[in-house]
Amino acid sequence: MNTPDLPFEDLGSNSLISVLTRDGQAHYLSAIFPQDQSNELLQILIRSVLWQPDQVMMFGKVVTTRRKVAWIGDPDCSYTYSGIERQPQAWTPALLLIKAKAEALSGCQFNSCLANLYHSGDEGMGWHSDNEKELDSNMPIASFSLGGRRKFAFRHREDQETVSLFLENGSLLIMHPPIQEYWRHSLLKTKTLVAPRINLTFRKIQLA
Ligand SMILES: O=C(O)CCC(=O)C(=O)O
Ligand SMILES: [Fe+2]
Repeated sequence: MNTPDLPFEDLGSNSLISVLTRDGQAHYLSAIFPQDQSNELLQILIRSVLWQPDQVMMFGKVVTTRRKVAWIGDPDCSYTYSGIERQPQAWTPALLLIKAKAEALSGCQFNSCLANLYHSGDEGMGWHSDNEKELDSNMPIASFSLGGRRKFAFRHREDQETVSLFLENGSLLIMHPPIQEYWRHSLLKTKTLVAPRINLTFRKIQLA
């Protein structure tokens, strides 16, 4: 089995779960902050991030999502997707606190973050890989979740094997290369009543 190095920071009582057994690895860490701190971070981010609808291509048409997004990063980290170049919002103290924790737990430095706000269970994210050309493909992506617990799944590109897990309030999922080459992932919609959720995916953009 492909077992990347353990995170650098002492995990204390926090267990690390390896999600996959081949073609890249994802490590799941529950509650990297105490629950009351995670709840507070959720409220701060809902208020302080400039949330905007996303635009995705569906059947050749540009569709505006109800899910809201924000692109955050160092000033030189512009990012193009769906044909639109986006300038990053600046880091805030709350975002820097979470980034520092994700860096300590993954042993990697990130310069940008894609944030998603899912208001309810009928908002999700379809199957995709985080393999945009700007991303440094040798670096992991660290995905931090706040708020309602949601089901997340990986599906192998070749044989469609599917592995799913719940991402809980305050958890961190670290996706290690070459996972994006072999697996797609998705945030599944649910008919169960769930609280709003924020997800932050910390990334390393390759600067020209
Ligand atoms: O909300 C999630 O957990 C997934 C987000 C995601 O896959 C992404 O932003 O690329
Ligand atoms: Fe993703």
